[in-house]
Amino acid sequence: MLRLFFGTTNPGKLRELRRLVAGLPVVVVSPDDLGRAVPEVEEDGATFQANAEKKASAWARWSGLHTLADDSGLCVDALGGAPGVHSARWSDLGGGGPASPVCELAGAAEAELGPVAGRAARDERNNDKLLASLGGVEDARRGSEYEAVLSLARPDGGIEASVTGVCRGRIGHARRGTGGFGYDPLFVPEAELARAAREPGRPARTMAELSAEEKDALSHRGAAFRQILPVLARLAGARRP
Ligand SMILES: O=c1[nH]c(=O)c2ncn([C@@H]3O[C@H](COP(=O)(O)OP(=O)(O)OP(=O)(O)O)[C@@H](O)[C@H]3O)c2[nH]1
Ligand SMILES: [Mg+2]
Repeated sequence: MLRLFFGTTNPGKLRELRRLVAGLPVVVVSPDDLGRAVPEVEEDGATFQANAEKKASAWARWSGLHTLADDSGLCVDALGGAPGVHSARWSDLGGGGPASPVCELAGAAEAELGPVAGRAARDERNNDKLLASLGGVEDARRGSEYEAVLSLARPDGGIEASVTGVCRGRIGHARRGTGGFGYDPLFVPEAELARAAREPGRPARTMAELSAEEKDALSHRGAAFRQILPVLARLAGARRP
């Protein structure tokens, strides 16, 4: 049985990764299970992989366990790939530049609201900014891509593997659905657009309208996980039960 620390401050990611490892001889250990918040890791990498490997390595050394970390985000074609690695705090950023002093205030607001409500409020601000940034842009130019990099680090902090999953889709014009998290109410996966074209009368659904299992089958996180699954199975198989 492999004890796998999943380092994240994002409950939506933790929910999805717990689902994805079910059936593997893996015990997921979360920051709450350790009774300690993960130490803040400055995500200053230019790529999702750089950030995922930095988080995995830092949190593996801190926890003393094999550690999986995820860095992910939304890349919108018409915005030149933004928000990308800035997806989590996009609405706190001034005009796309480095975090402005305003974001400190936003951070303070988040502290006042507490982590869960603070994150939900930030996600809403991110979605407002996404709709405003794409105001007047027609469907044909609302293409986008979710990207997730999962990095697995050994307890000494060395990186065992990093994998990337992507999911193409289109940004909708209004929020729909309550599932998933973050940008999901605005992200319509290409697979849904293709199905709706075959089944007139059943409109394409957003990621937030899909069941958990449907999202896992389509999502960038599910695609990345299916690539790292053999590595986890090998490590788990090599352990005593
Ligand atoms: O609707 C969404 N469905 C998804 O499936 C998804 N995956 C990523 N994202 C967005 O990208 C940010 C990641 O930023 P991120 O990788 O830095 O994570 P985070 O800061 O939330 O937690 P941590 O893992 O770093 O502790 C998140 O906050 C979200 O806004 C998603 N949005
Ligand atoms: Mg983060």
